[in-house]
Amino acid sequence: MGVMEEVKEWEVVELLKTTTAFFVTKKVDEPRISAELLLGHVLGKSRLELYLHHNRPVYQDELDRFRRLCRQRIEGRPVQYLTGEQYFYGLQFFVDERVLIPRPETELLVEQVLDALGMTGRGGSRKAKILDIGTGSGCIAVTLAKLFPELTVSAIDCSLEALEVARINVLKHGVESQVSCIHADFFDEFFATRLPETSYDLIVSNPPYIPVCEWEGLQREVKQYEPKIALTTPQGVECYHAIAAQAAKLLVPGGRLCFELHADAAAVVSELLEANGFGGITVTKDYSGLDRILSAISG
Ligand SMILES: C[S@@+](CC[C@H](N)C(=O)[O-])C[C@H]1O[C@@H](n2cnc3c(N)ncnc32)[C@H](O)[C@@H]1O
Repeated sequence: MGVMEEVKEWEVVELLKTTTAFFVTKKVDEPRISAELLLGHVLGKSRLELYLHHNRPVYQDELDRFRRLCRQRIEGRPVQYLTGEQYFYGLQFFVDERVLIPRPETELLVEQVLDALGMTGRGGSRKAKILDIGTGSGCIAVTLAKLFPELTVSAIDCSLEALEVARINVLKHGVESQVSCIHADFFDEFFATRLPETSYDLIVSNPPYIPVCEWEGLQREVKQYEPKIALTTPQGVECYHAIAAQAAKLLVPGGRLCFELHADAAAVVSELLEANGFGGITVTKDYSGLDRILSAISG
């Protein structure tokens, strides 16, 4: 009689436990959450549902798909690119390697915008025209439009690939009547002519701000997988210079400019904004106590 190879039958929780332990040995960041998100993606379940169905068997085809994803995770591919999703301000966004993965700090930028427009708390609704410079996945533009149906947002990016993802998110959240995705480069002297509006009430931007000298020190998964154009410039401040000059021409008097900042850039950016006629500058710290969000008022 031939020897039959015994195939192990996995259940959800023991597979998560074993995978987490394996990820730890492979130095995967956030090993438990990675295992949960990947298995949840394969089984079509949320993290909570995985635990509610902790002894559900994992069938061979599911196991094969899960293992393929785990191998890519071990190579450093961010879990969000493997599952194709990231939550931002409570909304689910589609992401892939064409765009930066939205970060939690950027939610503070959205809060700053809401605050600037007097929309914190319930029931805010004001007609305002917003320009989102460097929209990437569209996370800021779509969130603002979704929160406030009277806002219109011009979402611009110089990356055609990023704009394809932004458009997917605009459609996913049904805000196509409010958000226009536009291909434009803020270093271009004709930038303003590419926009659908001649003036804006508020400009928001999370531009690339990591100086190249810090590139080597970034996490491997950021350097290898996220778009370099979304992250870095030679000195880290070039985009602030260009956007401040464009914003000074595009904002209505008393309009607001809200930036996400490199933690060391608050003083330099404040100075250059003052030089471009902005006032009322405030800097807000992030969850780690670092300077992160800057708001200024046009003169
Ligand atoms: C840090 S990412 C921000 C993406 C998204 N707004 C977010 O917060 O997750 C910066 C974005 O700016 C875009 N960008 C870089 N240089 C640009 C330029 N010169 N003109 C327009 N967009 C630019 C990049 O393609 C990228 O999508």
